[in-house]
Amino acid sequence: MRIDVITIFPDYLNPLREALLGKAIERERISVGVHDLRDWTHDVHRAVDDSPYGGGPGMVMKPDVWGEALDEVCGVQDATPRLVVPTPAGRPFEQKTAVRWSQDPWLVFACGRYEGIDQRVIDDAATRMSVEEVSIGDYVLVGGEVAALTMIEAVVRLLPGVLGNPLSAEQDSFSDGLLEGPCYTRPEVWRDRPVPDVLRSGNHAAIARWRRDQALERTYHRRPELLAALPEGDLDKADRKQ
Ligand SMILES: OB(O)c1ccc2cc[nH]c2c1
Repeated sequence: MRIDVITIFPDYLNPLREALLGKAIERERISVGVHDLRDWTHDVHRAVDDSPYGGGPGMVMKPDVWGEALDEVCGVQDATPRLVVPTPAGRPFEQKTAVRWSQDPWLVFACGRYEGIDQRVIDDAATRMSVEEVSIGDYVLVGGEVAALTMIEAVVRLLPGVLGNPLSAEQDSFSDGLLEGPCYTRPEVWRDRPVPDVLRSGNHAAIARWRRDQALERTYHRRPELLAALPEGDLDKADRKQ
């Protein structure tokens, strides 16, 4: 997978070179390009924003600068990326989004700042490629970079050979529509708190049942809407006793 990020703060994307993501680059599971939007400015001030039409607070990112940047970054012959535009006004980014995007050969992230990017940039790009305006949650950051890092990590960890144990991704929270239950490791007792007996029983069926029950209970208490959204038949009789 190829990933490009366009931003006015390239150093914000340095975490892409660290840890799991850095290893994915070293192992050539992904290739990453980070581009400074100001490289496509032509004025002495390298301006990327201007006042909003219609008035209002803040500034809007200029379409001419973004247009040239996207033309160059996305304009590779015989290939078309999915353009991702982080925005609080976007569709929710979910695990299923990460799964879907993990099948893509090329993602480009357009990281806005200020009040956002002139809408005409998105509308113009959508005539040439798939464009998704996406939110990582119902809160507002200062720019799209942290959202892009979040989404990139959620996608890249799903790629073959990135996680040490592929089962980790398959048993994630949300992978079966439920939140993951609690996890434990040594010591067996810590500050007078023992590990649940079932987890030390060696009875794999009982352990699987316990884990499923814990996931159902946690989901019921923390995210009941996820239970309601489960496909018909996903809950078996044993689940319904919860
Ligand atoms: O909260 B967010 O995901 C987000 C994304 C992009 C921009 C651009 C300016 N503020 C932003 C916030």
